[in-house]
Amino acid sequence: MDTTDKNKPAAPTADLDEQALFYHRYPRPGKLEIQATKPLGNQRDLALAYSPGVAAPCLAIRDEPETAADYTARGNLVAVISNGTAVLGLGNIGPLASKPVMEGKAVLFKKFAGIDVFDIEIDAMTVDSMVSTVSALEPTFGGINLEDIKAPECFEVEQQLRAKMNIPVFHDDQHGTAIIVAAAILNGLELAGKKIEDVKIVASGAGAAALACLNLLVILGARRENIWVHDIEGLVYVGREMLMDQWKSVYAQVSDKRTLAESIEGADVFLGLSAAGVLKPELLVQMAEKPLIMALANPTPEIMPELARAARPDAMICTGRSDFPNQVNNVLCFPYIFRGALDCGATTINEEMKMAAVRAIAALAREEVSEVAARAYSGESPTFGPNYLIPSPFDPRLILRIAPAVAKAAEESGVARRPIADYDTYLDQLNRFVFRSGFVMKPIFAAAKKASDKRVIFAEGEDERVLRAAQVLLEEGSGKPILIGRPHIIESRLQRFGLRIRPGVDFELVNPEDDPRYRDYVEDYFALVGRVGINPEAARTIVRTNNTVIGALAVRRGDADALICGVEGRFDRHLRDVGQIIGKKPGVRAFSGLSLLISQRGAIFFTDTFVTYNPSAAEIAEMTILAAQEIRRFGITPRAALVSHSNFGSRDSDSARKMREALQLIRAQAPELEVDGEMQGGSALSEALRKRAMPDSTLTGEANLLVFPNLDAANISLGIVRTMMDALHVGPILLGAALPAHVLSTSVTSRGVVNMAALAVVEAAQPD
Ligand SMILES: NC(=O)C1=CN([C@@H]2O[C@H](COP(=O)(O)OP(=O)(O)OC[C@H]3O[C@@H](n4cnc5c(N)ncnc54)[C@H](OP(=O)(O)O)[C@@H]3O)[C@@H](O)[C@H]2O)C=CC1
Ligand SMILES: CC(=O)C(=O)O
Ligand SMILES: [Mg+2]
Repeated sequence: MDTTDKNKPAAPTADLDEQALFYHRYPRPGKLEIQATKPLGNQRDLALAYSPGVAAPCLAIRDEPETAADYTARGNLVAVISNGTAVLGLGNIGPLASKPVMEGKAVLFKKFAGIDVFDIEIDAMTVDSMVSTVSALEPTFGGINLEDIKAPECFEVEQQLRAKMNIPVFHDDQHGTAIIVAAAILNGLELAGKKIEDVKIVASGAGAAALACLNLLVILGARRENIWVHDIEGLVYVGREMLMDQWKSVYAQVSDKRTLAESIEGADVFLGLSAAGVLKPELLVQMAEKPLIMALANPTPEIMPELARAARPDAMICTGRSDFPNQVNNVLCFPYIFRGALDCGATTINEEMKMAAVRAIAALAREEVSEVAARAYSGESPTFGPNYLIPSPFDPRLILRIAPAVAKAAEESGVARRPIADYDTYLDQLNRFVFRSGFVMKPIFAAAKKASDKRVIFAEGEDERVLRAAQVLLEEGSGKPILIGRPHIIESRLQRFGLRIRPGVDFELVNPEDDPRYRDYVEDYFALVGRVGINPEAARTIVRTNNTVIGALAVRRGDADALICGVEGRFDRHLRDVGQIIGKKPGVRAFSGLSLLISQRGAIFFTDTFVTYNPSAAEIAEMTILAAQEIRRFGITPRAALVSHSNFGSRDSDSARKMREALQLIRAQAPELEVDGEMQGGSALSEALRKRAMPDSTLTGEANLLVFPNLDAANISLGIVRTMMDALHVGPILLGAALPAHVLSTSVTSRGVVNMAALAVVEAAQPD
């Protein structure tokens, strides 16, 4: 049933609480739904999915329980379970009120690591009732993530479940938090030039999160005598009787101090996992030099960053929130720890796996920031330092580093039932999850690596996306970038974005204001355009100021092997320059643009999406054949549909006739190509629909190349499908140029630039 609210009011604009209520309520209540992964379209499907077919996997699992991972979703299914007794910092608000948080954790598991989750809120308040309820769920799940259960009960619950259950049981507030806190503290102390063995740590909170963090810090070298723990009663000290338990007492100090105000003097680290506003600014002056302030209570920290900064300008400050730098939150960890654990069939999440995660996160913060992470920081590119102790939760490299490290640690410590057979393949899979372009682009990158001496010249060498792409190309060995741009701008931007590559050392730089080849380039340019209205003086100015002209001349003269331009400026102007200087392949009538869309549903190519407004039948035939040649570079056999409003002669309009004529030309010129038309979009993608209209169609299966009758149809379809399918666009791939050259669109991402540069390298190495 569609529960979408049809009377949706306008979204509130100012107040965060109001916006959050609106977000949760519209367009339908909550944040989750369940989707079937198999078709259930006919009687046969019904017989397979349900009775009688379903008996077969049931009996297979009865005979061999391990096969549940093969026949059900269990291997990728985690339960997020809470009884609502310590929900964020909101306290004991009960299981029903905890549901939005648990749904939220489920969304994070799915989005960040592709893990399916049932959120389960249980009305079970004692240790025994929790343990018996949760342990009874073992047949359903591949792992259990306990959430927001208060201390000290959470310790008992987790301990007993770990002993009883044969799947990973992980209390996120304890261990997820401890892992990310440990990584941030290791990095913060390194920046402060301090050793963990020597530092004084003052903790506010003696609950699930705080005690687990302290336990892990002790394993990493912190000394118990240097740790001062406080809860609602004040300092945890030897002899205290109120609100004590065996887990807290481990940190009891022999002292007559009683409050945070008394014990904070000389502290190097404040670890807040308690409640809002507990740390008063005036206390900060007593802390040691370069203190690390971790105010991690959610949603409101122990001290707001601006107050802490005003009191201690030398402090490094972390919170659990996404609206400040240094978000220390277990979301950086739990999706990926479970990803690694599930993928190797781990029976538990042990200390070795947690340590592997700590090391992976800490090391990642010292690498350059990826483009996606930079976007998560509002467009800035922080480098490892006081405001960037740990990566952003949106950094796509988290899964690539943490999951394999955890799986390896599981294998080495003997708890992996299905060790990863090949880590390169595993990384490829994770990469595919992160960059959906990974799979389709794989043959291109493999071929580009074999042609790493090919030089790609980038017209917009000063652009951040190009600089990042150049670094990736060099790191992956997928080609040699040449950047056109002003040296001082490029140098300062490389530094600002924390990129390692250096001009002159790692890549060639062409300074348009001062290049020794300038005269030769002007001469060549004038020879090409002197008779199309450009006089010698204009030619001189253009060769100084138009980087696409410089890049295209470089390719023409053999100073570079391929050109990438169009990241900035108008498509048609870049194309004009490419046309005038590089020109078309002999025999080609017109340039055309091919676009690859990659979505969860697969890959599909569209042409002509960018160049010719109303191509003739001959031009359509030509672009289809050129597109098919290009598609073969991806290791894909092209299956082309000439699409139209008309289905196999059902209309007799000009454009339908044009597509029919194009089909005859293609059949004559490229008889090996699988193609048919003219047909409607539905027939192109559904063999069943097509066969109904044309039983002996020469196209089989689903078309992977859609050829459109004009630019309007192609470009509009591209935009709609791309947006509706949340698809990744690779392209436009310029077809018909005499030498490799591509004019990108201004919305391209840095990953998109990398994709197109790799393709250009392959075209340079294997001209057809
Ligand atoms: N950033 C992150 O990733 C995470 C943040 N957190 C945050 O940490 C906090 C605690 O969570 P969790 O450990 O799961 O909850 P618990 O209920 O297990 O522990 C809360 C602890 O805080 C203490 N406390 C409460 N109020 C005060 C106060 N005013 N002064 C001093 N101590 C106080 C409690 O003391 P007593 O027992 O005596 O009442 C208890 O020791 C929450 O705000 C939560 O949002 C938790 C997990 C992850
Ligand atoms: C982040 C989290 O798990 C908490 O605040 O409880
Ligand atoms: Mg929590």
